[in-house]
Amino acid sequence: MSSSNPPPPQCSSSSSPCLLSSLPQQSPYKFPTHRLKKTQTDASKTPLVLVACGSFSPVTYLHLRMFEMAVDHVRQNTEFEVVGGYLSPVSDKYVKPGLLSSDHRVNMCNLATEETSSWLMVDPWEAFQAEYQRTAVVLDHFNHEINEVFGGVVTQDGEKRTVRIMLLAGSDLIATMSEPGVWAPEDLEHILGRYGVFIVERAGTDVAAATDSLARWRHNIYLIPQMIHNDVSSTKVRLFLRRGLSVRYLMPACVIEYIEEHGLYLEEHEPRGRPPPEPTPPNPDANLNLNPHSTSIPIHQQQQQQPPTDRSQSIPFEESTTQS
Ligand SMILES: Nc1ncnc2c1ncn2[C@@H]1O[C@H](COP(=O)(O)OP(=O)(O)OP(=O)(O)O)[C@@H](O)[C@H]1O
Ligand SMILES: NC(=O)c1ccc[n+]([C@@H]2O[C@H](COP(=O)(O)O)[C@@H](O)[C@H]2O)c1
Repeated sequence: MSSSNPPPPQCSSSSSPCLLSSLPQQSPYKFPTHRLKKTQTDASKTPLVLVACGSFSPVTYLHLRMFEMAVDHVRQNTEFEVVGGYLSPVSDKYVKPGLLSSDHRVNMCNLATEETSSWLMVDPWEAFQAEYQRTAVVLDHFNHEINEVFGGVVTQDGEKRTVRIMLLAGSDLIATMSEPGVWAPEDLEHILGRYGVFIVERAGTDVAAATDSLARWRHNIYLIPQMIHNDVSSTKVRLFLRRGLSVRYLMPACVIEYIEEHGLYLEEHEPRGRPPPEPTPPNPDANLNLNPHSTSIPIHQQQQQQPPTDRSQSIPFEESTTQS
């Protein structure tokens, strides 16, 4: 593994101390487990770790909110118990406009999680790989670290349990799973068949359309409605920063201070590295319409299957709050 030495996170705020001393060290690499629950609270449930893969350039409150939405959804609608949550920033080899160096992205994610959360962690493994790592490989890495190295979790009676690893993603990312050439068919089988995904609804993406071609993995797909619609994105934050506009309350203050201190995002960045996945042959099933209104797609969220055209009306607040 290639692991560069990131500059230590800097945060000069006197009003909001940034817990710099408690930030996990990034080099040499050690899988972070300091907030991973070792003992399950409810033995009748399946222990679950949520993993969000992304650019996080920069990390915003919406990235962090995804996890909170997921935990609520898991508690109210599933038989899982969340025992940990990880952000996994993509490596510098991923070609995407505005992708800042992994050093800075990992530092910002660490500041955000350590400052604002009691359970989220940042795993820098993917970020510091010399080559781009596909999401299927990243999930395997988490499974290895949590179940083989860490040893899974135990119940209060001392019984050892294997932790289920699942991807946490916005519906825009899941929509790309139906685009030819973006995801290898065997990777989709691995990610959705073996692991599974929690999908957070995102404005601008038709969730039903995004999951149509994924119906065969419906038992492993959970849809999470956004009850308070909020479309903060890293792209918009970068645009605001370039224009000298305030980004306060869109992301943790500590991350804003880090950006200001390092003079980040003042210019538009060209994509770095090379394209992420090698183009793969289109998934032969990707464009099959497997009955868009099937009752078989996520049993857990069937009422979210047919969003009206107007996204702001797609999940009436009252209906959403009574979903469980
Ligand atoms: N507002 C949001 N609602 C739901 N999901 C989101 C939101 N913002 C980000 N995500 C999800 O977070 C994950 C990481 O996303 P990423 O780092 O690419 O952020 P982004 O804001 O989409 O970035 P960019 O604007 O640079 O494309 C993805 O699964 C993405 O779908
Ligand atoms: N084939 C793949 O494994 C594949 C394809 C597209 C995106 N991704 C991942 O999705 C995440 C978010 O990507 P975007 O920022 O491009 O939406 C990244 O972590 C990226 O690695 C993986």
